[in-house]
Amino acid sequence: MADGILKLEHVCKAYNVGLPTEVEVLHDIDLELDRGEFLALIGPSGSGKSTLLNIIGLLDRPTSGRLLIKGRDTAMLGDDELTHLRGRTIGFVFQYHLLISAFTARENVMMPMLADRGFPSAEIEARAEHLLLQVGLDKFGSNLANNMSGGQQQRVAIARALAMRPDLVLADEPTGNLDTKSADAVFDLMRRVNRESGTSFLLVTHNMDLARRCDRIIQVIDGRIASN
Ligand SMILES: Nc1ncnc2c1ncn2[C@@H]1O[C@H](COP(=O)(O)OP(=O)(O)OP(=O)(O)O)[C@@H](O)[C@H]1O
Repeated sequence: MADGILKLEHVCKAYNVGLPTEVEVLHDIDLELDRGEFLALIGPSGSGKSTLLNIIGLLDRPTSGRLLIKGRDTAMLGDDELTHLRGRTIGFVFQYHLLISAFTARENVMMPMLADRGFPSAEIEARAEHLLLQVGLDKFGSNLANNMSGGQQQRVAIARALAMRPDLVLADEPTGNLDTKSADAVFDLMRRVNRESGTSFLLVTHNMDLARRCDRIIQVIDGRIASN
């Protein structure tokens, strides 16, 4: 596992929903992701994909089992250390882009760098411009996010996700809200970034055409990995 970004061992997740016993929604998940891999995560609604993504994204902790990021057991880390590791290792793209609508594209891309005290402030704007160029939006840096198309906004969200040079991008239905042509273009962009920079991607999608274009497909059914 020399090149492993991510390793889950026997991960379970239970929610306390006010019942006498907790409800387990993820059961005994084993999963590994290598550097540079582009993985599709598919499965019916309610099967546990978002729960799994939240755990991998260090937004939630497993109830039991181990999660290793670049060989480090995350159970040993406190909340501040997890936040730091998340900021430096993982980028997020969601179905609803969650850009700040009143900010320009450039400002949105700058946000993660401004939020990280360790990032050299003199480099922030130039890096934002470089990222906008990478996603084909170099002419749109001064546009308000609000005034951009859904596909353009997702490109901005991808540029923002790449700002801190993450090892892994977690993309939860990033094309779910787009027409076929824009969805293809956003997928192609992620694929290109993956190939050019070696960033690993984990893509949650209901779109089987896109899933088939990934390196590997993992199916989650009823909180278990059905095929690997
Ligand atoms: N915070 C929570 N508290 C209690 N139960 C939850 C919570 N979050 C999710 N669940 C339950 O866990 C199960 C898995 O949900 P999850 O959102 O991970 O599925 P999903 O595969 O991402 O679904 P979708 O494709 O519809 O987004 C569902 O039964 C859901 O109701």
